[in-house]
Amino acid sequence: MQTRPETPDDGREVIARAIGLTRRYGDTVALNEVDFTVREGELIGLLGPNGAGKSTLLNTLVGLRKPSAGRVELFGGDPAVPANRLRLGMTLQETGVPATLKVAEAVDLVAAHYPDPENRDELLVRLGLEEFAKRQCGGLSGGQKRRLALALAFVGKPRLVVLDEPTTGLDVESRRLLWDHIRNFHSQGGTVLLTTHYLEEVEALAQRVVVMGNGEVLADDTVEAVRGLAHVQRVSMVAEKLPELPGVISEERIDKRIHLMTHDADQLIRSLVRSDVAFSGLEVQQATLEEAFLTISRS
Ligand SMILES: Nc1ncnc2c1ncn2[C@@H]1O[C@H](COP(=O)(O)OP(=O)(O)OP(=O)(O)O)[C@@H](O)[C@H]1O
Repeated sequence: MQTRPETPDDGREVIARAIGLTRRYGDTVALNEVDFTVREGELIGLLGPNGAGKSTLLNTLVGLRKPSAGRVELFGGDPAVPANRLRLGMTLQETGVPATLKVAEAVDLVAAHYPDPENRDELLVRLGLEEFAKRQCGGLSGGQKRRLALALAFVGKPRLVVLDEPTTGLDVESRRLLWDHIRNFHSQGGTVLLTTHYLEEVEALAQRVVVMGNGEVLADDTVEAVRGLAHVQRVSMVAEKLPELPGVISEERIDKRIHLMTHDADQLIRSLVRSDVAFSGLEVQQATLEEAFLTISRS
């Protein structure tokens, strides 16, 4: 697999960087010697199955977690120092805004920490929250809470926004609204690092995609190249034993069925037929994105 672990040094400022970053939780190695650089103006999508290490990478880059080994830099300094986080906006997977605070108050509270915040009312309009300005945060729906989380990430006019699954659980309309907001921020020079489980989201937004698995960077490439990697098919059949077949990424037996993962089911089936092996009940399915990345991370 092609990996290009570092963005070429094209003179753009390094906004965030992980160097040989390892993070353990007890016996679990969540990140294993990860090298990763974010340069000014990039819009990067982090993809990978559950537990791949995406959130841990984000949380360590922004100073919420400490490295077990290696180091991280944010705006050239230590992210644990609050001054280095002033130009950062972020949403976590869970946003803990006090339930009794009104939406406008929550935005004002966060805005007060920044020297030149966004205009609150304009921001609420852009995120479709204007009609909820006076509503208590605890009374927002799940989707409205995600939009508020985005408003809080952008209110300080950050140079870098770090978004952990910003649109999970949102309906199509809300998702598109958020995409527009992120694109707009990026077109004005903002830098974005986001995690997602949706290839569609990465296709809609990102230029560069970093695929993680088992705490490592598996691929770091263009959206186009990663779309090719994610095109994995499952070919399954009932058979006693199969010969070596070309293009098999992984093989698994569940009861009587053998499941083969491949990037090219047609070629695999032609080879299977030519091999003269006895099989029955042939099925071909497109793997989900999660299955595709799990397969790649295991292979
Ligand atoms: N606070 C913690 N304590 C113990 N283990 C943790 C903790 N946080 C994460 N882990 C473990 O570290 C590994 C990486 O988790 P992480 O949340 O970074 O993955 P992820 O790619 O963001 O997953 P998801 O897509 O499910 O959010 C997992 O094995 C997870 O169980």
